[in-house]
Amino acid sequence: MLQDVGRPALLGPAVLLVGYLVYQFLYGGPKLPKLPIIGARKGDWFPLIQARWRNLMDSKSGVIQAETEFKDQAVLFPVAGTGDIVMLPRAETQFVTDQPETVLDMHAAVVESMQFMYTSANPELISNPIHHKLITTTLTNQIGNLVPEVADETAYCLDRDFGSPEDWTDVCIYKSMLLTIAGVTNRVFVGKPKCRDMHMLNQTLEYAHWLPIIGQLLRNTWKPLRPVFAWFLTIPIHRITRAFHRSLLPEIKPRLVAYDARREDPEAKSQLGPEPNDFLQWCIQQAKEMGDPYLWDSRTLANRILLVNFAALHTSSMAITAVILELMASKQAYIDELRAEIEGVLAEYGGEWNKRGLARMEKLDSALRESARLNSFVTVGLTRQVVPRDGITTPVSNLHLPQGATVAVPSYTVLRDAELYPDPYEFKPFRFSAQRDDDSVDYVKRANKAWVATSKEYLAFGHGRTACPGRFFAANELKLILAYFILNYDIEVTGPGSRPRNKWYGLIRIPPMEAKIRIRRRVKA
Ligand code: HEM
Repeated sequence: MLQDVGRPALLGPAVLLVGYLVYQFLYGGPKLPKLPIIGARKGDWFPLIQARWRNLMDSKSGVIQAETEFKDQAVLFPVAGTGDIVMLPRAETQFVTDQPETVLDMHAAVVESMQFMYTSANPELISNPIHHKLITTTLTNQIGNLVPEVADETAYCLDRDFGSPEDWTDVCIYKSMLLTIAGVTNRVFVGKPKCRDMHMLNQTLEYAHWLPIIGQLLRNTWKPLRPVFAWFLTIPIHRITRAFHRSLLPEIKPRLVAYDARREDPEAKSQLGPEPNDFLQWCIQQAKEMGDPYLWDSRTLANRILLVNFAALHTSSMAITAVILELMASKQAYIDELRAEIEGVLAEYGGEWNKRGLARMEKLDSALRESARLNSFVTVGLTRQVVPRDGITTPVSNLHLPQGATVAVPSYTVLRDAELYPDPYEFKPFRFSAQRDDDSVDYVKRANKAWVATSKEYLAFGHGRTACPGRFFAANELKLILAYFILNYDIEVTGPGSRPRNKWYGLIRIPPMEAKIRIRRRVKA
């Protein structure tokens, strides 16, 4: 018997098990306080491990249980592949929002969730995401100037994908919207004609598809083994990153030459014409102004464009798909009312799309906000990592959380709270525009009903200083796309109850990607 212990078949697993136990004891993540475990059942052996898998398979029940059984209490919400999240009660949402990044760090939680330390070809861009600054400043400031180009690309993409079917035709709405969003967004990111290079657009979509999957696989891998597994798991990501660089290089190279020529020789300015006004050009300018050659290396520039695409594509495609599915399953009268608003405002501006006109389309804005209320991918919000060495103590539940712990707050259940949103399960597209029209209410309160306005009761874009920096751009872009779609196409309305259900993947909720709707080209009077 004893001599058997030395046999490699037994010794190997035994060494691994001891190694695992020692590692878990020494570095096995932050020691979390004792809290009710969502997904655990009475009498469970290893309740945490069982709860992790139960919650992965059915996180919707967990999200609801956390707020029904344990209302106003902090709970532990373990999900395999996502981690053991301390879900704070609603009463602490404002506390989480108010903490600076040096106390509760959102970016660190995103890096951990996507395993960017392995999945990104340029980890420097992840630790110092200077492109975020360009989103909050230049992109947001340029929204008005970019409207004509976004409108032009919207018409191009939708007409290309849907054509002019005279009879009712089935379309897979998510697939079509992904391509449209990729095209329109890249008109702003890399300009024309590159934004019409389908090969390049598919690379951005592939990247956005694989990154979360590989991040999830790595998170499910035992930490000490991750560098080894990452080596082959990230092969598809690195392949796409290299291919994307090759696609964009013919655009980047001449821009770099022209940029220097313009600065070195004022004469060249008039010969070269105006500089492009897009994200790639802003990245080049920012890199040159910072004087760091690494930042204007073509690989770095291409990777920055890939990273903003990752942030923009799926989020926006899911939002536009969701609202179209909601309209399909509602009433024709809603679509007619939206059409009347769009046509009325457009007529006032001589048929020209512009930022002021879009801002006046409050019913359109309201429909998008209402759809995001019902369909947001954010089911638990404000996910952040505790930064201080000594941890933090929360003000209401008086909980001490160690460094490295992940916290979040409820969102799915808040967005369905009847006290905040009467008839919470009903899609009422004009819920928010009606509130904005109410003159008896203070102006600021009314403005807070615009889609981009975040609050502790509306976390679809996050909230506070780290709320989604791309939301102003996204809202304008999606309003334009939805307006063009409603003006030019009829949707076959199938009525309440006919909307195909969203799906949960862990804590992320997404619209049914295979859902089809029936459309036809509208015959205008
Ligand atoms: C409807 C579309 C979109 C939705 C629903 C959305 C939602 C979100 C949410 C919920 C967050 C996390 C905020 C928090 O926890 O406080 C976020 C972060 C972010 N979003 Fe968006 N977003 C959208 C579009 C965009 C677009 C178009 C861009 C880029 C142009 C963008 C760029 C970002 C960036 C850079 C972050 C921060 C990520 C980090 O720090 O690592 N988003 N977004």
